[in-house]
Amino acid sequence: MSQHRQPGAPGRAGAVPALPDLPEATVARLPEYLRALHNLADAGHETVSSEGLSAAAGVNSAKLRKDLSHLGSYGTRGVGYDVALLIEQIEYVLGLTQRRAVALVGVGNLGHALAGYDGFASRGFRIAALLDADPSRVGEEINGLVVRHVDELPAVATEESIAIGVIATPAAAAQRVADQLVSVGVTSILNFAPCVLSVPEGVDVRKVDLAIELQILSFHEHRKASLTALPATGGSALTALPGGLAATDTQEAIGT
Ligand SMILES: NC(=O)c1ccc[n+]([C@@H]2O[C@H](COP(=O)([O-])OP(=O)(O)OC[C@H]3O[C@@H](n4cnc5c(N)ncnc54)[C@H](O)[C@@H]3O)[C@@H](O)[C@H]2O)c1
Repeated sequence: MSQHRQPGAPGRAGAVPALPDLPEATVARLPEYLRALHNLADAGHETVSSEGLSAAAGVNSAKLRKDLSHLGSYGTRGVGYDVALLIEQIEYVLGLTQRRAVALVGVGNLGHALAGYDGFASRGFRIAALLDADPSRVGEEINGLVVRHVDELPAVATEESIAIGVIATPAAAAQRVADQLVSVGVTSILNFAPCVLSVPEGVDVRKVDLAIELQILSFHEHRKASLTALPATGGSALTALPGGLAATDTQEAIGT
């Protein structure tokens, strides 16, 4: 979830021509299409129908057609989309035609796993720096990169032209790290720490929290169980919810 986005805010001044201001949900689906398209290209497909691509990406085909129409891509009747061309268009819009340098701050359990993951390079990113505050971690080499002290961030940001900062520190340190990243000119942050960051306008923060994803799945498990437990007569059973809430049926109670 993007915590902060300034519509139309420029990134690095004057670097690219104006892009369409796409709906955030469309932007979130473009990487799914891109992954599916790369798989299709690897399997030797030169064209793909909207139905084929929607199945490969796991997205409803009407939504897919609408998303791609924002890019001016409509496919050819009876042929579908040109796979290579669509990859090019999506990569352009996502700004993946240049490999962006990423600084990872916090090289503990999670940081080690991220630093050792080879999948970023093939998706357009280069982990350019690993930083930590713990002197015992400084100097350690992971995947060919030496961990540097977080105080070296200003120098690292200049040397490596850091575009994106990834925070994998404990929550208590995350705001301070975000402030440090912002102070060296980083305007995109991926935050793994379970906390909300406060950042100035023009800085984009995205948060990854697996526990939240699990809690959402837990809700669906809970809901499925509650539906199974409904009496055979259905809908009119009073379902009591904690805190004195009640609804006339479970679907209404959970707002579906
Ligand atoms: N998003 C997710 O799904 C997910 C999953 C697992 C963990 N986490 C979160 O990721 C973070 C890291 O978890 P972990 O298990 O790797 O913790 P960890 O304690 O193993 O590693 C944290 C690292 O951050 C470093 N650090 C602390 N303060 C720092 C600072 N000011 N500047 C730079 N480095 C600093 C520590 O020295 C340590 O190396 C935690 O906030 C945790 O809750 C998120």
